[in-house]
Order: sequence, then structure tokens, then C-alpha cells
Amino acid sequence: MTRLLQKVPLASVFQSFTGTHGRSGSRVFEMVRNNVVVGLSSGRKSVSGFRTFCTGKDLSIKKCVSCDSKDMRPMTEQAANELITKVDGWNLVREGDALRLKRSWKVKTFMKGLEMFKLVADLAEAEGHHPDLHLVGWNNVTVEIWTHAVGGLTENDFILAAKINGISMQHLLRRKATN
Ligand SMILES: C[C@H](O)[C@H](O)[C@H]1CNC2=NC(N)=NC(=O)C2=N1
Repeated sequence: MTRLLQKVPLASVFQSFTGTHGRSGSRVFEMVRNNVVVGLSSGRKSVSGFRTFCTGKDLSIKKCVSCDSKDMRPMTEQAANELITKVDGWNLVREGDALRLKRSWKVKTFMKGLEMFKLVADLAEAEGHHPDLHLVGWNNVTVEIWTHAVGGLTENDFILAAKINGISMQHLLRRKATN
């Protein structure tokens, strides 16, 4: 059996190997566990030994936590490099010794840039976690996200980036030049 990377609920994977009665022969279970890498929406190793990973969708349904918790620490660069793959379009940048998330868009007009700021601002207020917003050269929007309280990146920043990716903003953006 080739190594399959599927996004299917674990139950249906077992169902397909064990039938509707849920009886799982140990041989079948071994095969499944050793050959099927199932993309489950969780970031931890499950008891069945299935390797799991979180997705951008997981991040966007999470909630930012208060940044004034005393045990909040900036994440490592390795952790940031893993999470950056879950937020399409965002880049990891280093400003001084602090890592930040950054993404840019070209908007149709200066006013549509401000409309985009408002959409992002409403989201940030709802999350209690805020980005740095830049609008330069009249139509270049850049959003930077980092956790000021710790001077680096926390999961809050990736949650906010994933939620920003979920904002419907196509109507504000300049169409990409088709070559
Ligand atoms: C208590 C509350 O979590 C803080 O005031 C928030 C507000 N928004 C924030 N946003 C960002 N990006 N970093 C912070 O440290 C931060 N702190």
C-alpha cells in the first residue's frame, strides 16, 4: 500500500478497513497505521500513532488569547518555519532580532486600501490582537503581525494571519497583470 496523504476523517479511514461494525482486526489496524498518513485537524500525535498536523483551516477557527499572560514567550524560528506553511501568502521576516509575519497586496484605489484596513481592523478588535498596517504609494498595502508583548511571534500572530486570509477582499484588489 503506497503511503497516502489524505484529508479524511479518521473514522472513515477505519470504516473503510473494518466495515460498519467497527471491528478492527489487528492486522488491518497495523496496515492502516503503518501506511496511511491521515491529515487530521490536530497538531499532536494521536494515541493511534497517526502522524497528524494542523492546517491553515485549524488556525483560522482558533481564538487569539490575551497577550498579557506572564508565561507567554516568543516561539522559536523552527516553530515559526513550520507554521508559516499554514498561512498562504505570508512571509517570515526578521526585524532586528524579532521575527514578524508580513504580507502585501496591491489595491485598486487608495480608498479601497482604507476599506481593507477597516476589514482587518474589525477582525483585530474582535480577536484582541492587532497588526501593523501600512498603505504606501497610494495602492500598496502591507500588513505586519507580531506579538508586541513578547517582542516576537506567538500562535496569536498566525491565527490572525489565517483569519485575515479568510476575509473576502477580492473586490478591493487590483487584478494581477496577466502576461
Ligand atoms: C491585553 C491584550 O492582550 C493586549 O493589550 C494586546 C492588544 N493587542 C496586541 N496585539 C499585538 N500584535 N501584540 C500584543 O502584544 C497585543 N497586546
